[in-house]
Amino acid sequence: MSLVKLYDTTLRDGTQAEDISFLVEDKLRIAHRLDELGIHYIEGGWPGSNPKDVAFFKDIKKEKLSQAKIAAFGSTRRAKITPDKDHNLKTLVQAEPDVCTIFGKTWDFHVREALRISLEENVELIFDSLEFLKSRVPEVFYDAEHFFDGYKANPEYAIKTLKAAQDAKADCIVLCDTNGGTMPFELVDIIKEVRKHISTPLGIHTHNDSDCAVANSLHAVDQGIVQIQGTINGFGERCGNANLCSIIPALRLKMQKECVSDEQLKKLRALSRFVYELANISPNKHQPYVGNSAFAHKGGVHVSAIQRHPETYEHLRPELVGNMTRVLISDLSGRSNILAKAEEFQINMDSKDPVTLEILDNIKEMENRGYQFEGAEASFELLMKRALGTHRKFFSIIGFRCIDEKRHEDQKPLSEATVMVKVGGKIEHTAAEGNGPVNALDNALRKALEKFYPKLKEVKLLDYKVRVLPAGQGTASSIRVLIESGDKESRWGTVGVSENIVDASYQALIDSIEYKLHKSEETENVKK
Ligand SMILES: CC(=O)SCCNC(=O)CCNC(=O)[C@H](O)C(C)(C)COP(=O)(O)OP(=O)(O)OC[C@H]1O[C@@H](n2cnc3c(N)ncnc32)[C@H](O)[C@@H]1OP(=O)(O)O
Ligand SMILES: CC(=O)C(=O)O
Repeated sequence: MSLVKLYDTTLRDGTQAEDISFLVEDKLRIAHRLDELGIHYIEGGWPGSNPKDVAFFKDIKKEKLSQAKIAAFGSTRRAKITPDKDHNLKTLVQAEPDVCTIFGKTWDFHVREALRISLEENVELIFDSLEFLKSRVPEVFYDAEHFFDGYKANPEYAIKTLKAAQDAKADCIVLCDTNGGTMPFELVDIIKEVRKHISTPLGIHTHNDSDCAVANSLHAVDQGIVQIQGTINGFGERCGNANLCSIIPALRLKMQKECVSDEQLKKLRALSRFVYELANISPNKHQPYVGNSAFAHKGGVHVSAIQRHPETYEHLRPELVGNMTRVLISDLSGRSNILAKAEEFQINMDSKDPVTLEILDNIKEMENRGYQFEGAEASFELLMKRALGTHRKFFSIIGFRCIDEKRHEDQKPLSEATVMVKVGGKIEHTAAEGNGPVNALDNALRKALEKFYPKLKEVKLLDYKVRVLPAGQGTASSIRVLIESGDKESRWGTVGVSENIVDASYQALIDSIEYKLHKSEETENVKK
């Protein structure tokens, strides 16, 4: 197995993405997780850019990493000054990183239009910036910005800039598809040409503007490139960078390249989610390899086949990247989906049992009315329990009322709910306020029930989604409400559908409460 070095730039190029910003503390935590995954180089930021990045390089020195090297990023020196007078180069050295990576211009158009200097001067500043760093930092990489566009416009000049980096003894020359417009077939031909002139080890840094960043990176490896730059979840400027969450498993499992160990690869999904969490962005459920849907099977034909052999509809075993197979329930389900779900919920069910068909018919009819169980597995589990007669009724609702009132144009509306519940022989009548009718109803229901079931205090409403279903007309349309709830141990989704938004919310809230009570009872029974 040949070795490909992984260079992560989530903490630098990743933060150039719209909506993404990390605190120094976040960056340190992410650096530790990247190190645990086996990333070889972690680009921590641009110390010449802002105080936060300066602080990162100061603080990371106090941390103990097991193997990753820390890289600081910057540009070649400004024109008309010597490297030792250049603020950016000086701050790079002062950051005392293991590696410095600087970018320079390859494309004659950029030299003329962005730097506004002569082509010759650009070659000089590439050479002497790298030469300056080489004698002061253990390792120096050169990011040849816009390399592929530059090569297409003026191949001779583009190669000349790389030769300047080679002459200055850069340890790796990284070919960048900065604007992300290069096609895989162009990239392969260009790398073959570069190899005729450059003997320094090559790296690749691609952007995803044509949706080819991962493909381009993998083709580059096929052409003998030894370093891949990318980010976790593909975060990065504009459409993002090459996604390391796709590149790493492809290198390891499909191209037999040495990069991370099998054990480290199993941490991939957890790392992807950790970075989403710190970036405060909802994970992309359809993300290859690590997304919730990456190994989620919906069509009955697929579910039936994967139960016979998972490889029928899975390109690799999800456990290898820390993910898992999921079976979804919908109107595209067959008996296999229901049986797979029953097994997941540890419910005994027989494929020949008429109740299986009854549940299937019930789901299809409910989905036709607007229910959706893919994101509401707790409601589905309760539905199965009801059909099988194992559902326990912990309480009944005698009635509820919600009042929404706005007393003056300038005042916030007031919401209040009253509920009457019956638990055992006892009737409880409570009222509560909320910042809207659903919140008031949730508060009133809990207030009434927590007295009998204190475990409900642990439940938090984590997400609330409303969808107007297309079949209706205007405000008379049906509404689907999906609620995500959670406690210390888990999260669960429930659903309600009605023409009335409060009623739809009420159904989803009741399922959420019932689900929690069932789970608590099951846990208690196991302990006994
Ligand atoms: C391809 C990439 O992703 S490169 C990384 C891009 N990332 C960032 O820009 C984020 C961090 N950047 C910053 O904090 C700021 O832009 C700084 C501190 C680097 C520079 O700020 P300022 O001095 O105010 O310059 P400003 O941002 O307006 O313009 C960029 C300057 O860099 C110069 N520059 C651009 N590329 C290079 C290069 N390879 N070598 C030398 N100078 C360069 C430009 O010519 C321009 O300088 P000028 O206005 O004197 O001609
Ligand atoms: C260096 C870099 O980030 C780029 O060329 O995209």
